[in-house]
Amino acid sequence: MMRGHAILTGAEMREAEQAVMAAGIPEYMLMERAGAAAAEIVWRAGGKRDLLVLCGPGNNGGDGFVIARLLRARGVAVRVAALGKSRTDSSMKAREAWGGPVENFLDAAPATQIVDALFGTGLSRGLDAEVATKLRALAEQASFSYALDLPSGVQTDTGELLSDVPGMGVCIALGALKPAHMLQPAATCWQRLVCADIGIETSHAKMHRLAPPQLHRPGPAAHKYSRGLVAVVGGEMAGAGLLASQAAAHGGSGMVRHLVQGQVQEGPGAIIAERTDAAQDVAHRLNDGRFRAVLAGPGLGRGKGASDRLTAVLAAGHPLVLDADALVLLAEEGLNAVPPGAVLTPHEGEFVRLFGNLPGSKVERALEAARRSRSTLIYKGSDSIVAAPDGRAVLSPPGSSWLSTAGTGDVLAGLVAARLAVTGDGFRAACEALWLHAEAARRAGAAFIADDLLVELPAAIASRL
Ligand SMILES: NC(=O)C1=CN([C@@H]2O[C@H](COP(=O)(O)OP(=O)(O)OC[C@H]3O[C@@H](n4cnc5c(N)ncnc54)[C@H](OP(=O)(O)O)[C@@H]3O)[C@@H](O)[C@H]2O)[C@@H](O)CC1
Ligand SMILES: [K+]
Repeated sequence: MMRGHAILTGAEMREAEQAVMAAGIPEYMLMERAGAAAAEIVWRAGGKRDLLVLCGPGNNGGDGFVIARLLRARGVAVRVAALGKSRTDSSMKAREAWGGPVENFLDAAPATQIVDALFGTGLSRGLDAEVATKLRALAEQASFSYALDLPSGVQTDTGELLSDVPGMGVCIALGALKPAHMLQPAATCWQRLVCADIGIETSHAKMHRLAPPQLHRPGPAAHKYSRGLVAVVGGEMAGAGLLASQAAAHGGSGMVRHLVQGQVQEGPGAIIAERTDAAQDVAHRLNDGRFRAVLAGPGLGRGKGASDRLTAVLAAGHPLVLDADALVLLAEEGLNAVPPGAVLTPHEGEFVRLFGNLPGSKVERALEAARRSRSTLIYKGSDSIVAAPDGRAVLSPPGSSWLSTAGTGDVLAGLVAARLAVTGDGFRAACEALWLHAEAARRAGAAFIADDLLVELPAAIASRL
Protein backbone atom coordinates (compact mmCIF):
# COMPACT_ATOMS: atom_id res chain seq x y z
CA MET A 1 0.00 0.00 0.00
CA MET A 2 1.35 3.43 -0.87
CA ARG A 3 2.10 5.53 2.19
CA GLY A 4 1.33 9.20 2.39
CA HIS A 5 3.24 11.81 4.34
CA ALA A 6 3.95 10.87 7.96
CA ILE A 7 1.92 12.61 10.66
CA LEU A 8 3.44 13.05 14.12
CA THR A 9 1.80 14.43 17.25
CA GLY A 10 3.51 17.25 19.15
CA ALA A 11 4.98 14.74 21.61
CA GLU A 12 6.16 12.42 18.82
CA MET A 13 7.73 15.41 17.10
CA ARG A 14 9.70 16.27 20.24
CA GLU A 15 10.82 12.62 20.52
CA ALA A 16 11.93 12.64 16.89
CA GLU A 17 13.79 15.88 17.51
CA GLN A 18 15.51 14.29 20.54
CA ALA A 19 16.55 11.34 18.38
CA VAL A 20 18.13 13.67 15.83
CA MET A 21 19.94 15.52 18.58
CA ALA A 22 21.13 12.23 20.12
CA ALA A 23 22.66 11.44 16.73
CA GLY A 24 24.83 14.52 17.13
CA ILE A 25 22.87 17.23 15.36
CA PRO A 26 22.31 20.19 17.68
CA GLU A 27 18.86 21.76 18.05
CA TYR A 28 20.09 24.98 16.53
CA MET A 29 21.10 23.16 13.35
CA LEU A 30 17.54 21.82 13.06
CA MET A 31 16.28 25.36 13.48
CA GLU A 32 18.60 26.53 10.70
CA ARG A 33 17.32 23.73 8.47
CA ALA A 34 13.69 24.58 9.26
CA GLY A 35 14.27 28.27 8.65
CA ALA A 36 16.16 27.62 5.40
CA ALA A 37 13.44 25.31 4.05
CA ALA A 38 10.71 27.80 4.92
CA ALA A 39 12.70 30.76 3.54
CA GLU A 40 13.00 28.92 0.23
CA ILE A 41 9.23 28.47 0.06
CA VAL A 42 8.62 32.14 0.88
CA TRP A 43 11.24 33.23 -1.65
CA ARG A 44 9.68 31.15 -4.44
CA ALA A 45 6.19 32.43 -3.70
CA GLY A 46 6.87 36.06 -2.89
CA GLY A 47 10.32 36.93 -4.29
CA LYS A 48 11.51 40.37 -3.23
CA ARG A 49 8.20 41.67 -1.92
CA ASP A 50 8.62 43.35 1.46
CA LEU A 51 8.24 40.95 4.36
CA LEU A 52 7.32 41.17 8.04
CA VAL A 53 8.28 38.17 10.19
CA LEU A 54 6.32 37.82 13.44
CA CYS A 55 8.37 35.98 16.04
CA GLY A 56 7.14 34.40 19.27
CA PRO A 57 9.20 33.55 22.38
CA GLY A 58 9.91 29.86 21.58
CA ASN A 59 11.54 27.90 18.79
CA ASN A 60 8.79 28.73 16.32
CA GLY A 61 9.91 32.34 16.74
CA GLY A 62 13.53 31.15 16.42
CA ASP A 63 12.72 29.63 13.03
CA GLY A 64 11.22 33.03 12.13
CA PHE A 65 14.48 34.85 12.92
CA VAL A 66 16.35 32.42 10.64
CA ILE A 67 13.88 33.08 7.79
CA ALA A 68 14.30 36.83 8.29
CA ARG A 69 18.09 36.62 8.16
CA LEU A 70 18.21 34.37 5.09
CA LEU A 71 15.74 36.42 3.07
CA ARG A 72 17.46 39.69 4.02
CA ALA A 73 20.60 38.14 2.56
CA ARG A 74 18.70 37.63 -0.69
CA GLY A 75 17.83 41.29 -0.87
CA VAL A 76 14.30 41.20 0.54
CA ALA A 77 13.26 44.20 2.63
CA VAL A 78 12.64 42.30 5.88
CA ARG A 79 11.30 43.62 9.16
CA VAL A 80 10.92 41.55 12.32
CA ALA A 81 8.36 42.09 15.07
CA ALA A 82 8.55 39.99 18.24
CA LEU A 83 6.19 39.12 21.02
CA GLY A 84 8.51 39.74 23.96
CA LYS A 85 11.87 38.18 24.64
CA SER A 86 13.17 34.96 23.07
CA ARG A 87 13.12 32.31 25.78
CA THR A 88 14.90 29.25 24.36
CA ASP A 89 18.64 28.91 23.74
CA SER A 90 18.17 28.25 20.04
CA SER A 91 15.74 31.11 19.49
CA MET A 92 18.07 33.51 21.36
CA LYS A 93 20.87 32.37 19.09
CA ALA A 94 18.74 32.86 15.98
CA ARG A 95 17.71 36.34 17.17
CA GLU A 96 21.33 37.27 17.74
CA ALA A 97 22.28 36.00 14.29
CA TRP A 98 19.54 38.16 12.77
CA GLY A 99 21.11 41.11 14.54
CA GLY A 100 18.74 43.67 13.03
CA PRO A 101 16.03 45.79 14.60
CA VAL A 102 13.13 44.04 16.33
CA GLU A 103 9.84 45.89 16.52
CA ASN A 104 7.14 45.40 19.13
CA PHE A 105 4.53 43.00 17.69
CA LEU A 106 1.51 45.07 18.78
CA ASP A 107 2.91 48.22 17.10
CA ALA A 108 4.06 46.59 13.84
CA ALA A 109 2.98 48.24 10.60
CA PRO A 110 1.57 45.97 7.84
CA ALA A 111 3.63 44.46 5.00
CA THR A 112 2.98 42.85 1.62
CA GLN A 113 4.08 39.50 3.04
CA ILE A 114 3.89 38.19 6.59
CA VAL A 115 5.27 35.07 8.23
CA ASP A 116 3.43 33.95 11.37
CA ALA A 117 6.20 32.48 13.54
CA LEU A 118 4.50 33.32 16.84
CA PHE A 119 3.64 29.82 18.10
CA GLY A 120 3.92 26.32 16.70
CA THR A 121 3.75 22.98 18.46
CA GLY A 122 4.46 24.64 21.83
CA LEU A 123 1.17 26.56 21.91
CA SER A 124 -0.29 25.92 25.35
CA ARG A 125 -3.38 28.18 25.32
CA GLY A 126 -5.25 30.60 23.10
CA LEU A 127 -3.58 33.85 22.08
CA ASP A 128 -4.38 36.95 24.17
CA ALA A 129 -7.25 38.79 22.48
CA GLU A 130 -5.16 41.82 21.47
CA VAL A 131 -2.48 39.53 19.98
CA ALA A 132 -5.06 37.54 17.98
CA THR A 133 -6.72 40.77 16.76
CA LYS A 134 -3.39 42.23 15.66
CA LEU A 135 -2.41 39.00 13.89
CA ARG A 136 -5.72 38.98 11.99
CA ALA A 137 -5.27 42.62 10.95
CA LEU A 138 -1.73 41.98 9.66
CA ALA A 139 -2.83 38.80 7.83
CA GLU A 140 -5.75 40.58 6.18
CA GLN A 141 -3.57 43.50 5.10
CA ALA A 142 -0.92 41.24 3.56
CA SER A 143 -1.13 39.85 0.02
CA PHE A 144 1.01 36.83 0.93
CA SER A 145 0.77 35.11 4.30
CA TYR A 146 2.63 32.07 5.60
CA ALA A 147 1.98 30.14 8.81
CA LEU A 148 5.15 28.53 10.08
CA ASP A 149 4.52 24.95 11.17
CA LEU A 150 0.95 25.82 12.25
CA PRO A 151 -1.08 29.02 12.33
CA SER A 152 -0.76 30.50 15.81
CA GLY A 153 -3.82 29.53 17.83
CA VAL A 154 -4.18 26.03 16.34
CA GLN A 155 -3.83 23.11 18.77
CA THR A 156 -1.29 20.68 17.26
CA ASP A 157 -2.93 17.35 18.07
CA THR A 158 -6.64 18.12 17.89
CA GLY A 159 -6.95 20.80 15.20
CA GLU A 160 -8.98 22.96 17.59
CA LEU A 161 -8.70 26.73 17.34
CA LEU A 162 -7.79 27.92 20.83
CA SER A 163 -8.30 31.53 19.73
CA ASP A 164 -9.30 33.40 16.57
CA VAL A 165 -7.13 32.28 13.62
CA PRO A 166 -7.05 34.33 10.39
CA GLY A 167 -7.05 32.61 7.00
CA MET A 168 -3.46 32.13 5.77
CA GLY A 169 -2.11 31.61 2.27
CA VAL A 170 0.43 28.86 2.86
CA CYS A 171 0.98 26.66 5.88
CA ILE A 172 4.56 25.37 6.03
CA ALA A 173 4.65 22.19 8.13
CA LEU A 174 8.13 21.51 9.52
CA GLY A 175 9.69 18.04 9.58
CA ALA A 176 6.39 16.12 9.43
CA LEU A 177 2.70 16.83 9.26
CA LYS A 178 0.85 17.16 12.55
CA PRO A 179 -2.74 15.95 13.13
CA ALA A 180 -3.99 19.56 12.98
CA HIS A 181 -2.82 19.75 9.36
CA MET A 182 -5.58 17.24 8.49
CA LEU A 183 -8.24 17.85 11.13
CA GLN A 184 -11.06 20.36 11.18
CA PRO A 185 -11.47 23.17 11.90
CA ALA A 186 -7.73 23.84 11.53
CA ALA A 187 -7.42 22.28 8.08
CA THR A 188 -9.38 25.08 6.45
CA CYS A 189 -7.19 27.86 7.90
CA TRP A 190 -4.91 27.99 4.82
CA GLN A 191 -5.16 27.69 1.05
CA ARG A 192 -2.09 25.54 0.54
CA LEU A 193 -0.17 23.14 2.75
CA VAL A 194 3.47 22.22 2.17
CA CYS A 195 5.69 20.03 4.31
CA ALA A 196 9.38 20.93 4.56
CA ASP A 197 11.82 18.06 5.11
CA ILE A 198 14.35 18.93 7.81
CA GLY A 199 15.85 15.47 8.32
CA ILE A 200 13.48 14.23 11.01
CA GLU A 201 13.08 10.43 11.00
CA THR A 202 9.44 9.52 10.38
CA SER A 203 9.59 5.88 9.25
CA HIS A 204 8.11 4.69 12.57
CA ALA A 205 5.00 6.91 12.22
CA LYS A 206 1.66 5.16 12.71
CA MET A 207 -0.30 8.02 11.21
CA HIS A 208 -0.14 9.03 7.57
CA ARG A 209 -1.91 11.29 5.14
CA LEU A 210 -4.20 9.50 2.69
CA ALA A 211 -2.12 8.77 -0.42
CA PRO A 212 -3.30 8.03 -3.97
CA PRO A 213 -3.59 4.23 -4.09
CA GLN A 214 -1.70 1.92 -6.41
CA LEU A 215 -4.41 -0.14 -8.13
CA HIS A 216 -4.03 -3.12 -10.46
CA ARG A 217 -5.90 -4.14 -13.57
CA PRO A 218 -7.38 -7.69 -13.54
CA GLY A 219 -4.94 -10.37 -14.69
CA PRO A 220 -5.43 -12.39 -17.91
CA ALA A 221 -6.98 -15.32 -16.02
CA ALA A 222 -9.42 -13.14 -14.06
CA HIS A 223 -13.11 -13.94 -14.03
CA LYS A 224 -16.08 -12.47 -12.21
CA TYR A 225 -15.66 -14.60 -9.09
CA SER A 226 -11.89 -14.27 -8.86
CA ARG A 227 -12.29 -10.49 -9.05
CA GLY A 228 -14.57 -10.50 -6.01
CA LEU A 229 -18.24 -11.22 -5.48
CA VAL A 230 -20.08 -8.59 -3.40
CA ALA A 231 -23.50 -8.80 -1.77
CA VAL A 232 -25.37 -5.64 -0.90
CA VAL A 233 -28.16 -6.37 1.54
CA GLY A 234 -30.80 -3.73 0.92
CA GLY A 235 -33.93 -2.96 2.90
CA GLU A 236 -36.82 -0.56 3.18
CA MET A 237 -35.34 2.28 1.08
CA ALA A 238 -34.47 0.70 -2.22
CA GLY A 239 -32.64 3.73 -3.71
CA ALA A 240 -29.82 3.72 -1.17
CA GLY A 241 -29.14 0.02 -1.71
CA LEU A 242 -29.15 0.53 -5.46
CA LEU A 243 -26.64 3.38 -5.23
CA ALA A 244 -24.37 1.27 -3.02
CA SER A 245 -24.68 -1.70 -5.40
CA GLN A 246 -23.73 0.45 -8.38
CA ALA A 247 -20.73 1.84 -6.50
CA ALA A 248 -19.72 -1.71 -5.59
CA ALA A 249 -19.98 -2.70 -9.26
CA HIS A 250 -18.03 0.35 -10.49
CA GLY A 251 -15.43 -0.03 -7.73
CA GLY A 252 -13.67 -2.89 -9.47
CA SER A 253 -15.44 -5.98 -8.09
CA GLY A 254 -16.32 -8.86 -10.42
CA MET A 255 -20.00 -9.17 -9.63
CA VAL A 256 -22.64 -7.65 -7.35
CA ARG A 257 -25.75 -9.31 -5.96
CA HIS A 258 -28.28 -6.88 -4.54
CA LEU A 259 -30.56 -8.58 -2.01
CA VAL A 260 -33.68 -6.46 -2.23
CA GLN A 261 -36.63 -6.15 0.11
CA GLY A 262 -39.95 -5.75 -1.74
CA GLN A 263 -40.35 -5.12 -5.46
CA VAL A 264 -37.15 -5.28 -7.50
CA GLN A 265 -36.55 -1.83 -8.98
CA GLU A 266 -35.20 -1.01 -12.39
CA GLY A 267 -31.40 -0.84 -12.22
CA PRO A 268 -28.32 -1.61 -14.31
CA GLY A 269 -28.49 -5.02 -15.97
CA ALA A 270 -25.05 -5.93 -14.62
CA ILE A 271 -26.32 -5.96 -11.03
CA ILE A 272 -28.25 -9.07 -10.07
CA ALA A 273 -31.17 -7.93 -7.94
CA GLU A 274 -32.89 -10.70 -5.96
CA ARG A 275 -36.02 -10.33 -3.90
CA THR A 276 -35.32 -11.51 -0.36
CA ASP A 277 -38.14 -10.22 1.85
CA ALA A 278 -37.61 -12.53 4.82
CA ALA A 279 -34.40 -12.68 6.86
CA GLN A 280 -34.20 -16.43 6.09
CA ASP A 281 -34.06 -15.55 2.39
CA VAL A 282 -31.07 -13.28 3.10
CA ALA A 283 -29.39 -16.01 5.14
CA HIS A 284 -30.05 -18.52 2.35
CA ARG A 285 -28.56 -16.28 -0.36
CA LEU A 286 -25.51 -15.45 1.77
CA ASN A 287 -24.83 -19.13 2.30
CA ASP A 288 -22.31 -19.06 -0.54
CA GLY A 289 -18.57 -19.26 0.09
CA ARG A 290 -17.76 -17.19 -2.97
CA PHE A 291 -18.74 -13.87 -1.36
CA ARG A 292 -15.68 -11.73 -0.66
CA ALA A 293 -17.58 -8.83 0.91
CA VAL A 294 -21.08 -8.18 2.20
CA LEU A 295 -22.39 -4.66 2.72
CA ALA A 296 -25.38 -3.86 4.91
CA GLY A 297 -26.76 -0.54 6.05
CA PRO A 298 -27.67 1.78 3.16
CA GLY A 299 -31.48 1.93 3.12
CA LEU A 300 -31.73 -1.04 5.50
CA GLY A 301 -34.28 0.54 7.84
CA ARG A 302 -34.33 0.38 11.63
CA GLY A 303 -37.36 -1.80 12.46
CA LYS A 304 -37.66 -5.46 13.40
CA GLY A 305 -37.39 -6.65 9.80
CA ALA A 306 -34.15 -4.68 9.33
CA SER A 307 -32.77 -6.00 12.58
CA ASP A 308 -33.49 -9.58 11.48
CA ARG A 309 -31.81 -8.95 8.12
CA LEU A 310 -28.75 -7.60 9.92
CA THR A 311 -28.64 -10.65 12.18
CA ALA A 312 -28.53 -12.84 9.07
CA VAL A 313 -25.66 -10.71 7.70
CA LEU A 314 -23.68 -10.88 10.96
CA ALA A 315 -24.10 -14.65 11.11
CA ALA A 316 -23.07 -15.32 7.50
CA GLY A 317 -19.34 -15.35 8.24
CA HIS A 318 -18.25 -13.15 5.31
CA PRO A 319 -16.04 -10.05 5.46
CA LEU A 320 -18.45 -7.23 6.31
CA VAL A 321 -18.92 -3.54 5.60
CA LEU A 322 -21.48 -2.00 7.95
CA ASP A 323 -22.85 1.46 7.29
CA ALA A 324 -25.77 3.77 8.08
CA ASP A 325 -28.80 1.95 9.56
CA ALA A 326 -26.70 -1.14 10.31
CA LEU A 327 -24.62 1.04 12.65
CA VAL A 328 -27.72 2.45 14.32
CA LEU A 329 -29.02 -1.08 14.90
CA LEU A 330 -25.61 -2.19 16.18
CA ALA A 331 -25.66 0.63 18.72
CA GLU A 332 -28.63 -1.18 20.28
CA GLU A 333 -27.25 -4.71 19.91
CA GLY A 334 -23.78 -3.86 21.18
CA LEU A 335 -20.35 -4.07 19.59
CA ASN A 336 -19.90 -7.72 20.50
CA ALA A 337 -22.23 -8.58 17.64
CA VAL A 338 -19.64 -7.29 15.13
CA PRO A 339 -17.38 -10.06 13.85
CA PRO A 340 -13.70 -9.07 14.05
CA GLY A 341 -12.24 -7.60 10.87
CA ALA A 342 -15.34 -5.74 9.69
CA VAL A 343 -15.22 -2.24 8.24
CA LEU A 344 -17.53 0.28 9.94
CA THR A 345 -18.23 3.64 8.29
CA PRO A 346 -19.87 5.95 10.85
CA HIS A 347 -20.38 9.69 10.47
CA GLU A 348 -20.28 11.79 13.65
CA GLY A 349 -23.85 11.02 14.77
CA GLU A 350 -23.51 7.27 14.17
CA PHE A 351 -20.10 7.29 15.86
CA VAL A 352 -21.49 8.82 19.06
CA ARG A 353 -24.41 6.38 19.09
CA LEU A 354 -22.01 3.45 18.76
CA PHE A 355 -19.15 4.51 20.97
CA GLY A 356 -20.51 7.33 23.15
CA ASN A 357 -18.61 10.56 23.76
CA LEU A 358 -15.03 9.30 23.76
CA PRO A 359 -12.33 11.72 24.99
CA GLY A 360 -9.40 13.01 22.95
CA SER A 361 -8.82 14.20 19.40
CA LYS A 362 -10.77 12.82 16.47
CA VAL A 363 -7.80 10.52 15.70
CA GLU A 364 -7.66 9.25 19.26
CA ARG A 365 -11.42 8.65 19.25
CA ALA A 366 -11.19 6.80 15.93
CA LEU A 367 -8.36 4.57 17.17
CA GLU A 368 -10.12 3.78 20.44
CA ALA A 369 -13.31 2.90 18.55
CA ALA A 370 -11.36 0.65 16.15
CA ARG A 371 -9.80 -1.11 19.11
CA ARG A 372 -13.11 -1.58 20.93
CA SER A 373 -14.92 -2.87 17.85
CA ARG A 374 -11.94 -4.88 16.53
CA SER A 375 -12.84 -3.32 13.19
CA THR A 376 -11.42 -0.94 10.66
CA LEU A 377 -13.22 2.35 10.98
CA ILE A 378 -13.85 5.09 8.50
CA TYR A 379 -14.81 7.93 10.81
CA LYS A 380 -16.42 10.14 8.17
CA GLY A 381 -16.58 13.91 7.92
CA SER A 382 -14.77 16.66 6.05
CA ASP A 383 -11.70 15.24 7.83
CA SER A 384 -12.33 11.50 7.43
CA ILE A 385 -10.05 9.10 9.28
CA VAL A 386 -9.35 5.43 8.62
CA ALA A 387 -8.34 3.72 11.87
CA ALA A 388 -7.26 0.12 12.54
CA PRO A 389 -7.32 -1.83 15.82
CA ASP A 390 -3.51 -2.17 15.64
CA GLY A 391 -3.06 1.62 15.95
CA ARG A 392 -2.58 2.63 12.32
CA ALA A 393 -4.45 5.71 11.15
CA VAL A 394 -4.76 7.42 7.78
CA LEU A 395 -6.09 10.97 7.70
CA SER A 396 -7.76 12.40 4.66
CA PRO A 397 -7.11 16.01 3.65
CA PRO A 398 -10.21 18.16 3.21
CA GLY A 399 -11.99 17.14 0.03
CA SER A 400 -14.90 18.56 -1.94
CA SER A 401 -17.48 20.15 0.34
CA TRP A 402 -20.06 19.27 -2.35
CA LEU A 403 -19.93 15.72 -0.98
CA SER A 404 -22.31 16.89 1.76
CA THR A 405 -25.32 15.65 -0.19
CA ALA A 406 -27.70 12.69 0.03
CA GLY A 407 -26.42 9.31 -1.09
CA THR A 408 -22.68 10.00 -1.12
CA GLY A 409 -22.29 7.82 2.00
CA ASP A 410 -24.04 4.96 0.19
CA VAL A 411 -21.57 5.32 -2.68
CA LEU A 412 -18.61 5.25 -0.28
CA ALA A 413 -19.96 2.14 1.46
CA GLY A 414 -20.38 0.37 -1.88
CA LEU A 415 -16.85 1.33 -2.85
CA VAL A 416 -15.43 -0.04 0.39
CA ALA A 417 -17.23 -3.32 -0.26
CA ALA A 418 -15.80 -3.46 -3.78
CA ARG A 419 -12.25 -2.78 -2.66
CA LEU A 420 -12.61 -5.27 0.22
CA ALA A 421 -13.73 -7.92 -2.29
CA VAL A 422 -10.76 -7.10 -4.54
CA THR A 423 -8.02 -6.77 -1.91
CA GLY A 424 -9.24 -8.86 1.04
CA ASP A 425 -7.76 -6.21 3.36
CA GLY A 426 -10.19 -3.97 5.26
CA PHE A 427 -7.73 -1.18 6.05
CA ARG A 428 -6.43 -1.00 2.53
CA ALA A 429 -9.97 -1.20 1.13
CA ALA A 430 -11.08 1.69 3.34
CA CYS A 431 -8.15 3.87 2.21
CA GLU A 432 -8.61 3.06 -1.48
CA ALA A 433 -12.35 3.69 -1.30
CA LEU A 434 -11.90 7.00 0.49
CA TRP A 435 -9.40 8.20 -2.07
CA LEU A 436 -11.50 7.08 -5.06
CA HIS A 437 -14.59 8.70 -3.55
CA ALA A 438 -12.76 12.01 -3.08
CA GLU A 439 -11.27 11.79 -6.58
CA ALA A 440 -14.67 11.07 -8.15
CA ALA A 441 -16.03 14.12 -6.33
CA ARG A 442 -13.14 16.27 -7.57
CA ARG A 443 -13.81 15.13 -11.12
CA ALA A 444 -17.57 15.69 -10.76
CA GLY A 445 -16.93 19.39 -10.05
CA ALA A 446 -19.72 21.19 -8.22
CA ALA A 447 -23.35 20.71 -7.21
CA PHE A 448 -23.19 17.06 -8.26
CA ILE A 449 -25.50 14.38 -6.94
CA ALA A 450 -24.38 11.02 -5.60
CA ASP A 451 -25.22 9.29 -8.91
CA ASP A 452 -22.69 11.55 -10.68
CA LEU A 453 -19.90 10.04 -8.59
CA LEU A 454 -20.65 6.66 -10.18
CA VAL A 455 -19.99 8.11 -13.62
CA GLU A 456 -16.57 9.40 -12.54
CA LEU A 457 -15.40 6.18 -10.87
CA PRO A 458 -13.95 4.40 -13.92
CA ALA A 459 -11.73 7.40 -14.71
CA ALA A 460 -10.73 7.75 -11.06
CA ILE A 461 -9.68 4.10 -11.04
CA ALA A 462 -7.92 4.36 -14.39
CA SER A 463 -5.86 7.26 -13.05
CA ARG A 464 -4.27 4.95 -10.45
CA LEU A 465 -3.42 1.88 -12.56
N1 LIG B 1 10.35 19.66 17.18
C1 LIG B 1 11.21 19.78 16.16
O1 LIG B 1 11.72 18.80 15.67
C2 LIG B 1 11.56 21.13 15.64
C3 LIG B 1 10.86 22.25 16.06
N2 LIG B 1 11.07 23.44 15.50
C4 LIG B 1 10.19 24.58 15.80
O2 LIG B 1 9.93 24.65 17.16
C5 LIG B 1 8.53 24.85 17.35
C6 LIG B 1 8.18 24.45 18.71
O3 LIG B 1 8.91 25.26 19.55
P1 LIG B 1 8.58 25.40 21.09
O4 LIG B 1 8.41 24.08 21.68
O5 LIG B 1 9.62 26.25 21.66
O6 LIG B 1 7.16 26.08 21.08
P2 LIG B 1 6.57 27.41 20.41
O7 LIG B 1 5.43 27.01 19.59
O8 LIG B 1 7.61 28.24 19.79
O9 LIG B 1 5.99 28.24 21.66
C7 LIG B 1 6.33 27.98 22.98
C8 LIG B 1 6.48 29.26 23.77
O10 LIG B 1 5.31 30.03 23.64
C9 LIG B 1 4.69 30.21 24.92
N3 LIG B 1 3.26 30.16 24.69
C10 LIG B 1 2.52 29.11 24.29
N4 LIG B 1 1.25 29.48 24.06
C11 LIG B 1 1.20 30.81 24.31
C12 LIG B 1 0.16 31.78 24.25
N5 LIG B 1 -1.07 31.47 23.88
N6 LIG B 1 0.45 33.05 24.56
C13 LIG B 1 1.71 33.40 24.97
N7 LIG B 1 2.72 32.51 25.06
C14 LIG B 1 2.47 31.25 24.72
C15 LIG B 1 5.25 29.12 25.77
O11 LIG B 1 5.20 29.54 27.08
P3 LIG B 1 4.45 28.70 28.22
O12 LIG B 1 3.41 27.80 27.59
O13 LIG B 1 5.52 27.94 28.86
O14 LIG B 1 3.84 29.75 29.07
C16 LIG B 1 6.65 28.99 25.22
O15 LIG B 1 7.47 30.02 25.75
C17 LIG B 1 7.91 24.12 16.22
O16 LIG B 1 6.58 24.50 15.96
C18 LIG B 1 8.86 24.47 15.10
O17 LIG B 1 8.52 25.75 14.57
C19 LIG B 1 12.13 23.67 14.54
O18 LIG B 1 12.86 24.80 14.96
C20 LIG B 1 13.13 22.55 14.40
C21 LIG B 1 12.66 21.20 14.65
K1 LIG C 1 3.10 29.75 13.63
